[in-house]
Formats: sequence, structure tokens, C-alpha cells
Amino acid sequence: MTQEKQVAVEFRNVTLRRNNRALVSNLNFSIYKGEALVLLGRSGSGKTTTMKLINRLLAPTEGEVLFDDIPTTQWDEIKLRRRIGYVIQETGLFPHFTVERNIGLVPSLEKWKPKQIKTRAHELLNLVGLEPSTFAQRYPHELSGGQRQRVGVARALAADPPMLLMDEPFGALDPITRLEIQREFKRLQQNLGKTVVFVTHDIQEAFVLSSRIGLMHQGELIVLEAPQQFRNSQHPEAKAFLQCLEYSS
Ligand SMILES: Nc1ncnc2c1ncn2[C@@H]1O[C@H](COP(=O)(O)OP(=O)(O)OP(=O)(O)O)[C@@H](O)[C@H]1O
Repeated sequence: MTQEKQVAVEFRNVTLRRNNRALVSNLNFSIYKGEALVLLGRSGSGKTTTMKLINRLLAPTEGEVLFDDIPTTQWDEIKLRRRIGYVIQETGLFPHFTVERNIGLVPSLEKWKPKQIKTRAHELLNLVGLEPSTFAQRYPHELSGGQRQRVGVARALAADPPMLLMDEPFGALDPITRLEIQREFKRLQQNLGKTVVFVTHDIQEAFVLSSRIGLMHQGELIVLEAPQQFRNSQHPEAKAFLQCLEYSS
């Protein structure tokens, strides 16, 4: 049975300029519901800018970004961001809140009952592989980097948003923990059916996580392919990235 792909986000002729310089130009692509799209590219290629256009931390200078068929500029900002979890490298956990309270932040803003928030926080801790009785009452500084990232993922999932944006969330981890958490996250993403946009400059990570890889170069999206097709790309920038894989294998 072939399933009709449903569009979650669409970029239509999107350009963003600052001081007469285009940070991203002429972006035209769709992100499908349930997929894991990895934006890959060198530092400064425009990955983070593209991501921030989705949750309207930035707005296009030209063109439009549609979330659920409505331009982001027409969305109520709060409502839009509640539908889009956001995980960044530094996790942004509040240092003076326990793990449980950090995870329950959005549910408490949405006025869930305390008992319901606690149950949800514990459910999510289990989901990301942290034993609630050990971790729920700890503070962020009492966790390792990998554990903090897991809490960051749990927090982003707390109110069950259909979409997650992840900006190099595993960048600071040692390679073994990183691979472990990448694999777990991939499984989690597939099981939960979330739409994920993931930014990285690490092609190995792109191959572990993605259903499609979008390669950015100088503010443009130059290749957008499933990993198998990406491997055969003849674009010089794609070949430069693929060479990094050869060195690591
Ligand atoms: N607010 C801003 N004002 C002006 N220029 C900016 C702004 N934010 C980013 N830029 C520039 O836009 C370009 C793209 O930046 P962006 O952060 O999107 O790249 P990136 O691919 O995510 O890089 P990295 O991997 O280093 O995080 C860079 O040249 C950056 O210096």
C-alpha cells in the first residue's frame, strides 16, 4: 500500500536577508509528516537559520514558510511554538529546577494538573532511558552531558508536539555516547511518528538519523535526497562530505 505523504512544513521561495546579505536564499522544499530530515552543511551554511524559520524565531524577507498549510507569520507565535519542540546543544535546562520540573515546564504552562505533570515527566524519563526514581529530583548540574541531552529531548516531547527541531543536540558528547543516543533517538522518533528536523555538520550522524538529507551550502539547499541517493550525489559539496565518511570507515 502506498501512503500519501502529508506535508508538515513547506518553504516557498524563502530568502532571508540581513544587511543586504542573504543568509539563506530561494529555499523551496517540503518536510513530510513523520520524516526525519537532517540539514547537513558546513559551519555558516545556513542550517540554523533555516530551522529558526520554521518556529518563527526568524521570519522570511521574501517568500513564506507554511506550517500545517498556514504561513508562520499568520500563526499565533505561542501556539506555533507549543506545536514544535526545540532541542539545542546546551539544552537550555533551568539550572535551579529539578529534572522533573524542567520536563514539566510546558505542561505546567498549559495548566495541566500537578499529578498529571508528574506522571508525564516520569513516563518521559523512562522513554529516554533515565530511571525516574534516580533522576527526577536531580538538578541539571548533577547529570552528565548525555543525561542532560536526554532530559532536553524529554522536555521537548512533554506536551506531545507533532514536530521537533533539533540543533546539533548531541554535538558535545563523546563518540560512543553519541552513537548510542543517536540510535536510541532514531528508534524513538520512528516509534512516536514525530516529524523531526535535525541540524548537524556530521555526515555520519546524518546517515544514522535521516530519512532524507538536505545539504546546505552558502545559504542554499543544494541536494535533498534519501541517504542511499545522497551517497551517489555528484555535487562537489556532497562529495566533499562523503569523503569524510570514507576516512571514518
Ligand atoms: N542575526 C544575524 N545577523 C546577521 N548574520 C547572521 C545572523 N545569524 C546568522 N548570521 C549569519 O548567517 C550565516 C548562516 O548562519 P547559520 O547559523 O544559519 O549557519 P549554520 O549552518 O547553522 O552554522 P553552524 O554549523 O556554525 O551553526 C552565517 O554566515 C552567519 O554568520
